[in-house]
Formats: sequence, C-alpha cells, structure tokens
Amino acid sequence: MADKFDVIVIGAGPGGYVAAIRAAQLGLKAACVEKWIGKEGNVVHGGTCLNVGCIPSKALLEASHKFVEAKHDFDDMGINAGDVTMDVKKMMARKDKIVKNLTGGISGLFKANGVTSIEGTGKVVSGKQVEVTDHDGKTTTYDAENIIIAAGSVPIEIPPTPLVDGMVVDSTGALEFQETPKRLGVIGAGIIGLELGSVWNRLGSEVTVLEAMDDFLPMVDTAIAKETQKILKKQGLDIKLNARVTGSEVKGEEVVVKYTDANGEQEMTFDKLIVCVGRRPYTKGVIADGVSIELDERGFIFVDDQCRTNVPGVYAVGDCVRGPMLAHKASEEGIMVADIIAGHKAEMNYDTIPNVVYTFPEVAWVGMTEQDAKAKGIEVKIGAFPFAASGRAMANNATEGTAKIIADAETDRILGMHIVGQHAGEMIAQGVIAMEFGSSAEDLALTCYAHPTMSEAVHEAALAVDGHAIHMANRKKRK
Ligand SMILES: NC(=O)c1ccc[n+]([C@@H]2O[C@H](COP(=O)([O-])OP(=O)(O)OC[C@H]3O[C@@H](n4cnc5c(N)ncnc54)[C@H](O)[C@@H]3O)[C@@H](O)[C@H]2O)c1
Repeated sequence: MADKFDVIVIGAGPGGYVAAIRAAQLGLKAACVEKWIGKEGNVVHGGTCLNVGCIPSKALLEASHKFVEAKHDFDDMGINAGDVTMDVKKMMARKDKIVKNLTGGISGLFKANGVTSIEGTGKVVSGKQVEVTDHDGKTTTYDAENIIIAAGSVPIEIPPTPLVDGMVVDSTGALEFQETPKRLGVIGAGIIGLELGSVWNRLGSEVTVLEAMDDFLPMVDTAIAKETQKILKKQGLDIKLNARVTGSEVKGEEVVVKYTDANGEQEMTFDKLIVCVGRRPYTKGVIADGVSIELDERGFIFVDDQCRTNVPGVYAVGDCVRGPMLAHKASEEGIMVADIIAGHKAEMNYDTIPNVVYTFPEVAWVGMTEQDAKAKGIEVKIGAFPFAASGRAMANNATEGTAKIIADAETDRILGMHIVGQHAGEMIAQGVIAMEFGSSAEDLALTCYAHPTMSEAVHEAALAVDGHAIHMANRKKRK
C-alpha cells in the first residue's frame, strides 16, 4: 500500500516545487512528482524555467552581453582587452553547469523540508488519487487529500515551420547551438524571440526577427516599446513587423523561409531558424479519462481566482492555467494554494505581476500602460525620466532608456510603471511594491533614493508626474 499524502503536486517547476516546499513547511505531508529526464539521464527538478528556460537563457544573455562589452565598450573606458573572442562551447558548458547546480539544489531543498520526491509521470485518476508511472513502466497509485497540478507548458509548433533537428529549432534547441550561426532567422518578436535573438546577435549572427503583428511589444507602454525597438534595431536586430511566416524548407545546410508582408510573398535564407511563436499549456496525460476536470477553450485547466479546479481538492497553478506564463506568477500561485490547503486565507494580486524582457537594456513593466488607462476612460498623469539625464547611467555607459510612471489624475495612485534601461528588471520591484501598498506617485517622490543609482530615474519619474523633476526640464506646469 503506497503512502497517503496531504498534498501531491504534479510537476516540479517553479509552480510545483515551491508549492510542495511551502506545504511541507506548513506541516502538511507533501510529495512532488516529476518525470523530466535531464542531460545525464536522471530525473531533474525545476521544470522549463531551470532546465531550458529562464536560467539557461540568462546564462547565455549574460555571457553574450559581457562579450559585447569587452569587444566594443571597454575601449571607451580606457580598457584595452585585446582581441576578444568567444568560445561558444565553453559558454554552453557553463550554462549546463549552472542548470545542474540549480536543479540539484531543489532535490536538496526537498530533503531539507521533508518533501517526498516521486519520480515518474503523474496522472490524476480521481479527486483524491494520483497514479505514477515510473520510467520502467511500473505504476503506483498514491492517495492524497489534495492534488496540485503544476504541469507547465510546451512550445507551440506551427505547421509552416516543422522542427528539423539542429536546423529549425524551438527555444530549447536554440540553447544548444555549438557555434554562432552566420544568418539566424527568428519567428516571433515575443519575449523569447527578443532574448534569444539578442544572444546570437551579440555573438555575431545576422539576426532577422519575423513578427506577424504590426505592433512591437504590444503589452508594453507604446512610448517605451517604440524606444526599445529603436535601441534593438541600433544593435543590429532586424525586426520585421507585419511579416507572417507561411513556410520553411531545409535545403542542404540552409533554411529557406517564406513570409508575407505588405508587399506580398517574400523569401529569406538562413543557416538556422528559431521558432518561438508562443507556448501552450501542457496537460497531455495528466488527467485520466473519466476525471471531469474542466479545461477552457484554449486547453488551459479551468480554475477560479484561487486556483481551484471544478473538482474539490484539486488545484492547478502556473503555465497550465490562465494568466501570464511566468515563473514568478506560478510560484506565487503555488504558495497561495499551499496556504489555502493548510487552512489559511490567501489570495493573489494579479494586477501587480511584473514582466521583464532580459534584452540589453532590459524592458520591465507592471500594471497599466498609458494606452490601457485611456481605453478604460481613466484620466492619467504621466511622469517620465530619460536615463540620458542620469549621472549613474552615464558612469555605467548605459544612458539608453526611460522610466515612466502612469498615475491616476484624480487620486495620484500609481497605475503602472514601464521602464526600458539597464537593470530595469531589478528596478521594477519598486513599482510592484508601490502598487501592492496602494502608493501614490507622491509617495515615491517623497522617498529618499540613494545617489548615484539607476533607481533615481524612478524617483525623478515620480517627481515628474506633478512637474517637479529636478534633473530635467519639466513639460508640465507645476502646481
Ligand atoms: N523573460 C520572461 O519573462 C520570459 C522569457 C521567455 C518566455 N516567457 C514566456 O513564455 C511564453 C512564450 O514566449 P514566446 O516569445 O514564444 O511567445 P509570445 O506569445 O510572447 O510571442 C510569440 C510571437 O510570435 C508571433 N507569431 C506567431 N505566429 C507567427 C508567424 N507565423 N509568423 C510570424 N510571427 C508569428 C506572435 O504574433 C507573437 O508576437 C510567453 O508567455 C512569455 O511570457 C517569458
């Protein structure tokens, strides 16, 4: 007779492993089921984020950024780095080592917190039972008072561009190139397209990004998105908007891509092609036939605001449910659900989830854009401050970008913060905290910021909301 648990979590990504640890910390008997086989042939924890997503891509972004700095920017600072070259294989090996350390770290955290790790493929076979099939095909059924499905997502494949090993790849394959392609095509100017396009552009590829939509980064405030587009273009990323890919064909060592734009049918030839046109929820095989957990029309597991499915005691979190596909959103949902199962009151504020694109400079935002607010009929006040006017940005050689705050004209409450600039991903936490605490722009304006820091741009933007920025000419009449 297999063990009985208070909670069984299916999936050990940032939603699942965090939920399992929190549940165990709250005194619940918790288990986490994972099937992912790592490069060394054993089961690894951490899901997409640690294995083939957030972490490995950041390792490559950081290395490629340092390469650009050493090759092109150091000279400005009087540093002579000589002939700078990149060893792509070594960069990849470092990335793999980071992944191994982190995924191994989760196993350690499970042990330290008393979470039972179960290896194999988990399936909900009833509201209170999970069947696990191990890698030898043996099945075991575990009883659980509560079940959390955290099965994640997988890249979307589109019929025009079938994957071809090593030539036409998804975001996972793009982390494995062993040399810099001369001509790289990227389909989709979403977050993955811009991040991976940046890595290889910095390492010397000629990168063309083909994006079907007319708008660039439509979820970002228009002024910040426009500035980002300009900066990336200057770096050499050729971003073609309104370019819908309709087909691809591998011919020898090349990939020929067909797309349509305003001028009709077009064709381009690349050495490698990355397809990053979005991700879809991964629910295949997770729910047994006869278990009536509802999915929505797009295949996401249907949940309420507190991640309850329609079956009592069964919850779902992360990429397999509605909302942004972000690791930190998944983790917060995991914590909320563990708290609820342990009998606590818990909820999540979906309005204050930050987003970051880890290009250089980074793009980060939380809350409404100026356009969102206007569309909702909310009258707003805007404060924006360019990094070009920041002393620290000049010292850092990072003067591109702007911090922008959108505040309610009547109440002064901060509705959104959108930033493009070096360390924007760190700075956005200020906007998140301010919004969580219901702050006004004046609250930030009255806060003492350390000098000289990049964050002072946020302070100045807050001051600018009422026309009181110090280090630039204010456009608005002061009150
Ligand atoms: N830094 C981060 O937070 C981060 C990093 C990576 C991924 N993610 C998440 O992973 C998910 C997937 O990312 P993504 O970039 O693959 O998806 P995405 O949805 O952000 O972007 C995909 C883009 O592909 C375009 N597209 C689709 N079909 C096309 C075609 N035939 N031709 C040309 N363009 C086409 C779409 O218009 C869209 O703009 C997102 O939800 C993202 O938030 C987040």
